[in-house]
Amino acid sequence: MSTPFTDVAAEHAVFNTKSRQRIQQTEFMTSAPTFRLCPPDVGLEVAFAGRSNAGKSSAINALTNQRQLARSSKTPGRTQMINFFSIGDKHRRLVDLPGYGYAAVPLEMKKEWQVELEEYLVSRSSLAGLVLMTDIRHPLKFFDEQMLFWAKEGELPVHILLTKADKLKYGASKNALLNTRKRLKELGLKCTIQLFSALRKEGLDELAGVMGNWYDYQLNDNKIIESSFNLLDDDPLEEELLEDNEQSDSGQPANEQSNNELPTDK
Ligand SMILES: Nc1nc2c(ncn2[C@@H]2O[C@H](COP(=O)(O)OP(=O)(O)OP(=O)(O)O)[C@@H](O)[C@H]2O)c(=O)[nH]1
Ligand SMILES: [Mg+2]
Repeated sequence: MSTPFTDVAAEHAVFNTKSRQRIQQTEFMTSAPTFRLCPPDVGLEVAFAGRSNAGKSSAINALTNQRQLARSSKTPGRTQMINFFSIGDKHRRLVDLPGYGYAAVPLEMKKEWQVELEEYLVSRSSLAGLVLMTDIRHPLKFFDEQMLFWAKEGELPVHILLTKADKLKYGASKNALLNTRKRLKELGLKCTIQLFSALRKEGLDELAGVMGNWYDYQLNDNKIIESSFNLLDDDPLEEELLEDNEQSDSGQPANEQSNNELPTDK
């Protein structure tokens, strides 16, 4: 008997679109001034991080197809609180982290925030992945790289968005993508990376697909979450993808000695 032909690219596209539709159900949940006051460490969350003005809030608005869900602003440092959003139900969350590298924030506050951020990335059990946003015109600044090493220490998968891709011509944006990949290789970091433009709404399905996989991967790892949160519906494609995930290994980077020095971002 012949094996039925499966179009993997088409399956991925369907999965990505479905993930995006689900993410469009995102609602604001709560704000917290520090990680100590954030919601209980249960369920799953994906954090959006990046320098001030990198385009985090705009990316969340574009992804969720809601104009004012996360407040975006021309003034850097706009997002000062940690903002939690729920996707469908409160056990699947999206987190908009305050931007780092904002010059007007006093040094002491910056240091405190960095300690908290490291603690969050390394210890938060419900954190399923980190979306790191970096402006395509000057990607991977010092503190971005520090974030990547903390994520590696916490064995956290990372997806990088080269934001504001509309600011560069096609060739230049492809070059930026290649150069950033090269830099990640030099640093020994395994991250996925894509071009992104909130303005042109480019890269949304790809991002939603990555996030969908993270949530589902963790669901696989954690049967209790799967059954108690009832996140799986009767979608054969989704179940098939979940089975695939079960069979593959984690693909996460190995632990490495952390750099405990507190950086000051440039
Ligand atoms: N051209 C262009 N501008 C963008 C894009 N995304 C965001 N911006 C602009 O960049 C500025 C900062 O965007 P935000 O989304 O507020 O950035 P943020 O990372 O949330 O900033 P903080 O909250 O300060 O950390 C705003 O003026 C946005 O309009 C994009 O895809 N293309
Ligand atoms: Mg913001």
